[in-house]
Order: sequence, then C-alpha cells, then structure tokens
Amino acid sequence: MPEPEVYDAVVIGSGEAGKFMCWHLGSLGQRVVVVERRYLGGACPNIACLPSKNVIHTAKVASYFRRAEEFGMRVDGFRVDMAGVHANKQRMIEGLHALHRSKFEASHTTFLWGSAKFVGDRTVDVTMNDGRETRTLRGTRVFLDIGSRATLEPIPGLADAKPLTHVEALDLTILPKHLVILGGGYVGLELAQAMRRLGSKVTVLERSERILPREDADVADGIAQVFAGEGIEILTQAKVSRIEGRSGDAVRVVGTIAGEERSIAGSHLLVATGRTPNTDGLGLAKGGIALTPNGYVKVNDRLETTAENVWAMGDCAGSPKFTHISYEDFRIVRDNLDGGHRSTVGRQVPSCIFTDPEFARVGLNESEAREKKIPYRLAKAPMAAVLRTRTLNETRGFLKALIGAKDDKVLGFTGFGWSVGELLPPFQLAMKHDLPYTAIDDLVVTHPTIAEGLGVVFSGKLVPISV
Ligand SMILES: Cc1cc2nc3c(=O)[nH]c(=O)nc-3n(C[C@H](O)[C@H](O)[C@H](O)COP(=O)(O)OP(=O)(O)OC[C@H]3O[C@@H](n4cnc5c(N)ncnc54)[C@H](O)[C@@H]3O)c2cc1C
Ligand SMILES: NC(=O)c1ccc[n+]([C@@H]2O[C@H](COP(=O)([O-])OP(=O)(O)OC[C@H]3O[C@@H](n4cnc5c(N)ncnc54)[C@H](O)[C@@H]3O)[C@@H](O)[C@H]2O)c1
Repeated sequence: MPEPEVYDAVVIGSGEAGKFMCWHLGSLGQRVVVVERRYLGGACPNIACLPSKNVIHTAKVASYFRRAEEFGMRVDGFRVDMAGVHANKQRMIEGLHALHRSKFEASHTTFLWGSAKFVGDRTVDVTMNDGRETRTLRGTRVFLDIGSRATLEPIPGLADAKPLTHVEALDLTILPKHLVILGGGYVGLELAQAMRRLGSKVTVLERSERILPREDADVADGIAQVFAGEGIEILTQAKVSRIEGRSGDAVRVVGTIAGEERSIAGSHLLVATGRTPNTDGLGLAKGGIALTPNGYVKVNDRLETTAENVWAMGDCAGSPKFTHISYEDFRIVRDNLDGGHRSTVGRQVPSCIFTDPEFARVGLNESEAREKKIPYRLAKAPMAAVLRTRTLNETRGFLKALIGAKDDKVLGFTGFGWSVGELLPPFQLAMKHDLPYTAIDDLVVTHPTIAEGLGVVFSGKLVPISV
C-alpha cells in the first residue's frame, strides 16, 4: 500500500451530513478531504428533494393553466415543453452547485471527484473519476455519508425493462405517454401528480391495501380522491409477477390487482418502491465497519460505527430518509465531537409529502395511537375553515392534532392541505418543550395566513378517542 495522505477528517460522500461536516471542521482549521463520486452536494440538490420540488412547482403552474377559467382567465391553449421544464430545473441545480462550490472553497475542504474504497482502518483508496492515479487517504476521523439508491426488486423482467428511477424521471426532456409507477409512497405519489399535470397518463401500482400504508386512512383517501379528480389511476393490492418490454418504448406490468389477473401496459415504467443503502462495493469490512442485516452501516444512537473514530450519517446509517434528518445526524455527531451527549433516540421526525395539496405530519398519527393503544383527544378542522385557503381557491383537506387523553400535551399533528408543511414547527416546539396545546392555540396569528390553522384546528371540541 502506498504511504497514505493523512487528513484530520476524511468524509466519504458530499450529501447533507457529509458537506456540513466538511464545512464545520474546515472552518475550525482542520485538514478535511471529501470524496464524492457523482453529485456535488449529494442527492438532495441534484436528483432528489430540490429538483423534484422544482418540477412539482412547474407542474402546479401547468395545473393553473388548466384551471384558468376558475380565476376568470381565458387561455387559448397551452403546451408543456419538457425540454424547457428540464432546462428550468437545470438552472436551479447550477445555482445550487455554485453555492456548494463556494462553501467547500470557504472551508478549505479538499474536494476529490472519485470513488472511495476501504483498504484498512480509517484508510481508503480513491479511484479518481479523471483516471489519474489512485490516491490513498487516511483520516484521524472518518465520516460516511454515502446515501441510498432506488431499490430494484428482483421481479422477473424488471431490470431488463430498464425502468426509470427518480434520477431519470427528473431528467426527462420528453413527456411519457403513459407512465406506470411501481410504488405509492413518497416518490411515487409526488412524481405521479407532477407527471400527470405535465400531460402524461399515469397509473400507480401499490402493493398495500392503500397508498401511504403507514399514514391515516383519511390522508390516503384524501390524496386518492384528489388524484382521481386529476385522472390518475391508482391500483392497490398490486402483486406484480413480471415485467415485459422496455421502459421508453412499450412496457407491460403483469400480476394481480386485488386478486384479479391484470396486465397494465404503458410507455414508461418508474420504480419507486423504497431505497437500498450504497454500502456495497466499499470494502467496509476492511475498515472494521459492520453492516446491519438490511445492509445499512451499523451504528449506535450516537451514530458511531463498529470502527473507532468512524461515524455514519444519513440514509446509509438507516436514519429516516429525509434531508433534515441527515442534517440532524450531522449535528448529533458534531456536538458529540465537542464533548456533547446527543443521541438519535426519541428525536422528532417531521415529514411532508409535496403532493398538491401537501401532506405533513409530526409525532403520533391516529393509526399509531391505535396500534400502540394510546388514548387521545382529537382536534380536527377542515382546511376550508382557514380563510386564507378561500382566497387561494385551495380549500381541500383538513388539519388534526392528537392531544393527551389526560393532559394537554401535543402527541402529534397531521395536516393535508395547502402549505400545511409550514404549520409543523409550532407543534414541534410544543412537543419538544412540553408546552400544552393551549400555548399554540393562544397565539395571536396574522390574518389571513395559513398559520391561522394553528388556532382553527382547536376551534371545535376535543373529542376523546379510546383505543
Ligand atoms: C425523488 C426524491 C425526493 C426527495 N425529496 C425529499 C424532500 O423533499 N425532503 C426531504 O427531506 N427528503 C427528500 N428525499 C430524501 C433525501 O433526498 C435523502 O434522505 C437525502 O438526500 C439523504 O442524504 P444523505 O446525507 O444520506 O446522502 P446523499 O445525499 O444520498 O449523498 C450521498 C453521496 O455519497 C456519494 N457516494 C456514495 N458512495 C460513494 C463512494 N463509494 N465514494 C464516493 N462517493 C460516494 C453519492 O454520490 C452521493 O452524492 C427525497 C428522495 C428522493 C429519491
Ligand atoms: N417529500 C419528501 O420528504 C420525500 C420525497 C421522496 C422521497 N422521500 C424519502 O425517500 C424514501 C423513499 O421513497 P419511496 O417512495 O421510494 O419509498 P416509500 O417507502 O416511501 O414507498 C414505497 C412504496 O412502494 C410500495 N411497494 C414496495 N414494493 C412494491 C411492489 N413490488 N409493487 C408495488 N408497490 C410496492 C410500498 O408498499 C410503499 O408504499 C421515502 O420513504 C422518504 O423517506 C422523501
């Protein structure tokens, strides 16, 4: 083995946690190197959160064209130019790249484009993308933030069908005639509605009894109703036995829907059936880094791996797969390096699905309360009671909060409606600092804002629900 280049910190993967670790340690004057094989700044700005929200917003613009008459406009025909949709998204990504480059430069991080592979304790070989000589790096500390990728289940014919994943779907410059989507979860639902609004025929196949199987039935039903109104076909209880043909040309999904033999033909196939950690092919065992049975890096509640002075953060560590959670992973590790005692145990995991209307949740929902036998009092109100929604012609949905059966603690909040993701923080604050729900209800909130929902949700009686 050649003599390694020694750094204070070797960061593998420039995703959310990895880049913040570089910027933090670099700003302290430490010698930091990051190895990134493809995406400057990781998945979020390149192929996941931000590009998908950009395309989703463009699709919303398209939906406004279709709704023009409702607002008193006359639009004499319009046409979606997918190359233009793509170009708009690319411009946003280029801006994000510039931002990332400036932060890596400001923190004096050495940025290496290449793939890292462990060859020993805290030591990696880097195969450089530009074909130059392999470099060997050793870190006093090593941080893994290698992310995850779309799962390709071993369904006969699936790999040969060359399906789209979110990566290719977000890079389309032509509109699929009929997009068939495997999976009615986060990726499947967000992209289903966006592609439908841009003009594709869309069919979603979900193996469970309903889309978003972990969420409450009223949320899943609400989204299903909106989708039906927009002409999106949702087929639940889908058991796919094989795929024929090729995505981009003609593809056919064969199996049963609710027990009945079916064959669904489309022009394109998108897989959105969950994630697989990028932990293969990295020689982690050579670095003394163990994996869980599901292939995630094995970590404790401080995100320490089985190798001393090696941490894993984000998707690859099996953390809930959200950018804000990867960022929180970074904060936990950062604070513990400074002598803190932060842990992943019991942390809040807020989430938002950017369908239109969007769905947001933090803490307990009704299904979990039933499952865990936690009695609660339910506050629920329609979004139409938040008067801002009437000014926007966006009255669909509801808000609900779960309050303790015997005290005024906030157990959880779920919103399905216009901009409800913005309502999460006050509930989070109350939950984190043990404030009663009345602390939220008592706020003087600007009129007319969606934030008035914070009071509206409590405007009726709290209904006791026994479980
Ligand atoms: C379509 C889509 C939309 C999403 N939307 C949202 C959203 O709106 N909000 C939200 O919170 N979350 C969203 N997510 C989830 C979110 O994108 C991920 O949870 C988050 O990006 C994970 O970040 P990370 O820090 O784990 O690593 P990543 O951002 O995945 O970064 C890992 C990096 O490591 C690099 N890498 C891997 N192996 C190696 C190696 N051997 N050598 C060198 N480099 C390597 C990869 O190239 C990658 O750049 C979305 C996901 C998808 C797929
Ligand atoms: N807005 C956001 O924050 C956002 C957006 C996109 C993705 N994400 C993150 O990325 C993760 C991955 O997203 P995802 O949509 O790939 O996974 P997911 O777990 O959210 O949903 C996958 C869905 O596919 C279904 N499924 C699995 N195998 C199937 C099969 N063979 N046939 C039909 N249905 C099948 C599952 O029952 C599930 O409902 C999410 O869980 C989330 O953490 C977040």
